[in-house]
Formats: sequence, C-alpha cells, structure tokens
Amino acid sequence: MSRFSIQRIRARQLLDSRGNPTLEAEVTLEDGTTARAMVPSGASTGIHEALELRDGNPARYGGKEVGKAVQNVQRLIAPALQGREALRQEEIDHLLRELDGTKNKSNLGANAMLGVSLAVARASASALGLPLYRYLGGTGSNLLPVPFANVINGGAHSDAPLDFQEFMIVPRGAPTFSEAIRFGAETFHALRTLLRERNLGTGLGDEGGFAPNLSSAEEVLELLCAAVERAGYTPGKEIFFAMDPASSEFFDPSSGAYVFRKSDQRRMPAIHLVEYYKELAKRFPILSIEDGAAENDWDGWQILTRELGEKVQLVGDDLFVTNPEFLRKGIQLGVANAILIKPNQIGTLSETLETVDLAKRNGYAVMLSHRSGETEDPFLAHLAVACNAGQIKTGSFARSDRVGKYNELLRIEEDLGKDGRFGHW
Ligand SMILES: C=C(OP(=O)(O)O)C(=O)O
Ligand SMILES: [Mg+2]
Repeated sequence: MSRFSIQRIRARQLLDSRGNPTLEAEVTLEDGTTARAMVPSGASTGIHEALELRDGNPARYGGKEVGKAVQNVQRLIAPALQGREALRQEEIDHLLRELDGTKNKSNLGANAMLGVSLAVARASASALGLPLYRYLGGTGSNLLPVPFANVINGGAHSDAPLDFQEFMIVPRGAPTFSEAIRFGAETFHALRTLLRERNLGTGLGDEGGFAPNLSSAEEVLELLCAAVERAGYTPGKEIFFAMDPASSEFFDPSSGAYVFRKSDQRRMPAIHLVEYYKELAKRFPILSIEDGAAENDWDGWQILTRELGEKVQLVGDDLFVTNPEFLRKGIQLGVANAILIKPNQIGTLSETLETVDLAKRNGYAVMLSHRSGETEDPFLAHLAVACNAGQIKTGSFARSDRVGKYNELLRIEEDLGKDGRFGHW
C-alpha cells in the first residue's frame, strides 16, 4: 500500500455533446487525490470497435443509458482494483481486460473500462504533481500537434446533402500552434461570412463545423479555398485541406460499390472512387484522406494506397479501430500510411499507447482524434502531446466540447515554453 494506491472508484452517468448519456469515472487515491475522466462516443463507428455498453431500454434516452456500465465500474471494477498501485497503468489495464475476459470488451463495456483507465492515469499525474501530458509521455514529449479542424460536416454528422463526412482545414504552414489556431479560426469566420453571403446556411453539425446546403466535394473545396483567401491566406501555403469521407458509411457490401446516397445516388467501384480522390488532390491542396475505402474493403485500400500513397497521407480509422491486430494486418498488406487513434475504440490507455508505438515503429503517421459525440474532457490534448503525434483532429472552432481541446493545447504550449515544437510529423 502506498499513497498512490487506489482507495475508491466511482462512476456516474452524464451527458455528451449530442445530449446522449455517457460515463464518467472517478478515482481516489490513498493520498486523497481524486481525478475524473469522461468517455466520448462515435456515430460512424467501425464495426470492429470495442463494445460501448448501453442499457437498451427504449423508454429511457432511446435505449442509450449507461447504467449497466456505471454498475460494472462500481460493483465489479472498483473491488478488483481497490488497493492496486495507480502508477502501474499497464497492470491496471491488464486487470481490467482479465476481469472483462472478452475480445471486444462486451462484458464490462469499453466505456466502463476506458473511463477507469483514463481516470487512473489522471489521478497518478495529479498525485505526482505533473501535467498529464508529461506523466503520460515523459521528458521527450514536446511536439504540439497540427490541428485538423473539421469545418464542414456531412455524412453521419449532419443533415447536409453531402456523402463525405468531414472537410478539414489544416494550418500546417503556421509557425506555432497558437498561430495555427488563429489561422484556422480566422478561416472559419471567413467561411461563415461566405456561407451567409451565398445563402447556404450557417447551421452546425455534430463536430461544430458548418452543415451547408452543398452536395459535392468540389463545391466544398472551392468554398474552402475562397474562405482561406478571404481570411488573407493562401491555400497550399499556410493552409491545406484534409477529408474524412468515412466511406464505410456509403459502401454497399452486397455489390462492392460506393454509393453517394445523400447526394446524387452515384455508384462506383473502389477504382473509380480512387480516381475521384486523385482528381480532387490534383485540383486542391489535400494532404490527408481518412477512410478513403471501407473498413472491410482491403482490396479497395490496396488500390487507394498504390495510387495515392506516395502523395497523400492515407489514414485508417474504421479500418484499424486503434487495434494493434488490425494495424498489423494493414502493415503486412501495405495499406494506408497513417492511423487515427481514438482511445474508446480499443478501451484502455495501455492498448492505445501500444497501437501508437506499433504505428511509429512501422513508419505510420499518427493522428489523435475526438469522437463526434464528445465531452468537455480535454484528455485527448494531453495524449496528443504525450505521443508526439504531431496531428490532432478535434472539430471546429465553435463548440466548447471541441474548442476545449484546442484551449488545453494552448495551455500546454505555454507550459512547454521554449521546449515546445510544432509542425512536423
Ligand atoms: C470522428 C469520427 O466520427 P465518429 O466519432 O462518429 O466515428 C470519424 O469518423 O473520424
Ligand atoms: Mg473517421
């Protein structure tokens, strides 16, 4: 028993940014330190993600309550971890996995497990008097990530007639993180002005980006170029673009075709979709495409990587689900060249860090990511710096659940002072 031993673990149900129930875990150590962590939730979830446990009673929050996960924390996890050393994160996460006993965390629920895993790490950092990013990453963690700000929301994240889910602005040419935030936010404001002028609607989607009445990627990217210029910058110089088509959402497994169901009903095989990306990447300064092919379409991923992998960062999200097993398969097949990291896809902090490590050792770039259903918890900002990932996507500049992560990174930038670096991955 030490002052870092876990004395008490509790959990509660709160709301996420979409007004759906989510879980918060609270860990108290012997020395009295208490820390909490909240769990986010996706909409365009990958089918191989760890299971998010929901109660399923349609009469209450449409079945989305997390009472069972809360109970699992209090009745099963708390007694198993009580008295354990919080600084032994791997041991804690191993115990959680043993207690769950399933491959996809369906017994305890990945939401119950992740909440506890993250709260244990935060309590440890706090008890040691260290900033969370420093505790998680050590002395070499000083790279502030380039923000990938999702300013146009389509797909499963809004009612816009757009099949591609995310259009991001990437202020990679900024000299510092805080300047990148300024370049991005100024462009976001210019975009609002343009949307107003053109009567396209300024309503927001789930990640705080606009959800305008536009139905093609060309129209969106042209508008983004105009917004960048209106803000006083040059597309491809200070500000680049990235897309997450989230193509698993519009893949039809029975015919093997991609179908633009939200817009013009166009239907195409992977090879034509890749041609389309290539044309877009020729016309616009697109430096990253995520989930350009669907989660089970490994052939499509191979075409995509062969045709675009030299020129564009190709990020696997639904494809890898932050899981070392799927990433290993990707490495063997030579698909993608980057991975999206979402801790709740895998369910513990240690496994998240293992996946990051595997990616880096195999030359895959790493981007930390929020979920479309977020919380005010800025853990992700610390994790991005801890991993020296160099890239983070956490929405636009218009909702506190998103801006909270950027604001935390601004604080970390200040904390790092001269040791902080920005802009390379
Ligand atoms: C953040 C994303 O969306 P969701 O959280 O809905 O999976 C994504 O697909 O990258
Ligand atoms: Mg995605």
